[in-house]
Amino acid sequence: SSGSAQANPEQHDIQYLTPIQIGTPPQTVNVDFDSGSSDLWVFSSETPADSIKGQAVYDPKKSKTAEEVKGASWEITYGDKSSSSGVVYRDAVTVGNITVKGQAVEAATTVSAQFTRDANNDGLFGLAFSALNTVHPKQELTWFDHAAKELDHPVWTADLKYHKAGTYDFGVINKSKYAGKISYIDVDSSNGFWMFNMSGYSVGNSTFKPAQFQGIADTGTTLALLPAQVVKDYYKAVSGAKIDYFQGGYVFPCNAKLPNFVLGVGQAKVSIPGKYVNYAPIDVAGKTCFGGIQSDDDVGFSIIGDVALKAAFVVFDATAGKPRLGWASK
Ligand SMILES: CC[C@H](C)[C@H](NC(=O)[C@H](C)NC(=O)[C@@H](CCSC)NC[C@@H](N)Cc1ccccc1)C(=O)O
Repeated sequence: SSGSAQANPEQHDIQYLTPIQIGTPPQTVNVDFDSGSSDLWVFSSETPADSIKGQAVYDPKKSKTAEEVKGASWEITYGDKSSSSGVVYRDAVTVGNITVKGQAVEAATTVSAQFTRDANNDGLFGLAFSALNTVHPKQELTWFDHAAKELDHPVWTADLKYHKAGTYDFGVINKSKYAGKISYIDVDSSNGFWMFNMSGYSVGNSTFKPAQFQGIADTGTTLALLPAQVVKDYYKAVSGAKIDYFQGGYVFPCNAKLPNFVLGVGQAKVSIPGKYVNYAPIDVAGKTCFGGIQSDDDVGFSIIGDVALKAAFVVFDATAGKPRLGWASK
């Protein structure tokens, strides 16, 4: 089997939300497909009312196929210090036309303020490796790991787009969505992420600079967080760019000419158009803008988020024992 689902951008492409169906009869929620975590959690009928500001909730009591996973709980913290926790149900979860029965659906009983404020985001849909799943005492598998057994190929692809809807496909590599060849690079999944090595970068028309650094492909992170030196090189080419410590990163005049940025990934070159690096205005006047490329602030590795991913067609290939990432232009 194979299937496809929409990736709908929120304002400034801060995140992409995908409608999925949970339960019988189906309850539709819009969730953030996140290759940087491995929990499928949703706002629920068990989330305190004062923590809900417009989100759609999953109510297991209204699902004939929901079963509580007795004694199970979860709690998760993210790099931006946001967090959530709760209890666990098993239920049918459909993405595109692919249904997994008995998927662990993590119902939130607490969500941090960042999630409450994010009215359109009804939860997260983890697509990193199941080793990162936080359910205890018995860890659960991601939806993809359940679905992979039925998929024609154990792969999913991300075709995110600049300020418009893209798609996530499962079990199929759709040739109409990319141009040229897909270039694959090995993934080190030992810490649960889609982690890979970069080979260098170039800014604008400058010559390619070899540089070895690791990063994770994270569809749930908005920006491209790269080594401080690389970022410094980029903004040296942007007149008026400076670090705004209050905003927590590089800002520049919104009318600045932004050079393209090329990331070397194995044999591939991911070319990020300069306009993708103009993330959003920080002021209502729209004079000063916040950069879409920022420092990875000694996280210990880079986080290749949506600003970079939307410039490519990306294959998340979970072939047993040999996970890989495929990169193609589009
Ligand atoms: C501080 C917590 C660290 C980062 C670590 N947590 C993680 O690595 C979790 C699984 N992943 C994440 O925090 C990040 C990857 C960080 S690499 C250090 N990806 C998921 C994130 N973008 C999801 C999200 C989406 C929308 C709003 C907020 C958050 C841990 O639990 O130890």
